[in-house]
Amino acid sequence: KEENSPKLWCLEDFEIGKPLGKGKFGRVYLAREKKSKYIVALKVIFKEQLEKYRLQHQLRREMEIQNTLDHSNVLRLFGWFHDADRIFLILEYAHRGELYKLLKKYGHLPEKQAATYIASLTEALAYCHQKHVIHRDIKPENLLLDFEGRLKIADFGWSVQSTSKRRTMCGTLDYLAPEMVENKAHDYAVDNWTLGVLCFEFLYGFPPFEAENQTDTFKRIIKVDLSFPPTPHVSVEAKNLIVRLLVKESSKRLPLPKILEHPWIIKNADPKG
Ligand SMILES: COc1ccc(C(=O)Nc2ccccc2)cc1NC(=O)CCSCc1cnc2[nH]ccc2c1
Repeated sequence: KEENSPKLWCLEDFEIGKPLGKGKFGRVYLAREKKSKYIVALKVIFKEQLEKYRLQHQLRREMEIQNTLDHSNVLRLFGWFHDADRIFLILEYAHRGELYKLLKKYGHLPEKQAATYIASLTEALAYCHQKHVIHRDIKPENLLLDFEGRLKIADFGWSVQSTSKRRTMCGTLDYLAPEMVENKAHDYAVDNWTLGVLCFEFLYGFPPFEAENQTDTFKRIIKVDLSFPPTPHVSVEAKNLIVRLLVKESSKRLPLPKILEHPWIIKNADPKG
């Protein structure tokens, strides 16, 4: 075979391990490629599920997007293959699992840790934006940690090639920017808003517009009803960064490069990511 042709994988190339989680379209398993002994995550997607939700094109477009992304803070898609009724995605395995679980366990993160994750996220998003990819669905569940504790943006289930497409509302509104919950045209700046939400949640342990139900969350987001609980462990600089990201007017949100120059990031983020 020619050297640079992507290898055609098949299920027999892998030993399947424990389930890592289940998504809407199937499950994710720990797996090991037999020859190289390389550990991966194998995501199984049932074709009939895909057809039922008419997401074949979305998945295909996503595979194209994923193929062009190569950044240390973006979870890699190494390849994919299919059999009669399933599609298999060969994904990078993040050994330390979901950032979400770490947050639940510790309640909130120390400023240095939070700043390091925000800096990594900002770099990953700047990279995706220059590739014309808006993630739009960054929330702690979609953030994973590799064996060195480095952050990986993991789920691209809803990424689009920068067309402001309606997205079916699923799960929590907490991370959505006003223009998205108002269903207006949105652009890259939605990810800047989400960074502000995540920074708040890393430092306080809950998202800024949390409410009893979706309607109240919706109202709080639209109003940008932001208030900081009185606590000694969050610096003024951190609050300053959050306030400059959670801005209703999307063009006035702190741009990604400016986030990396913010005093709180400069002072607290670990450059090794
Ligand atoms: C680049 O990533 C992805 C790319 C594409 C898709 C996807 O499903 N696309 C889709 C599906 C159907 C219709 C349309 C689009 C999903 C992901 N990512 C994940 O599913 C997150 C877990 S990545 C696995 C993984 C790794 N490491 C871990 N450590 C602990 C748990 C764990 C879990």
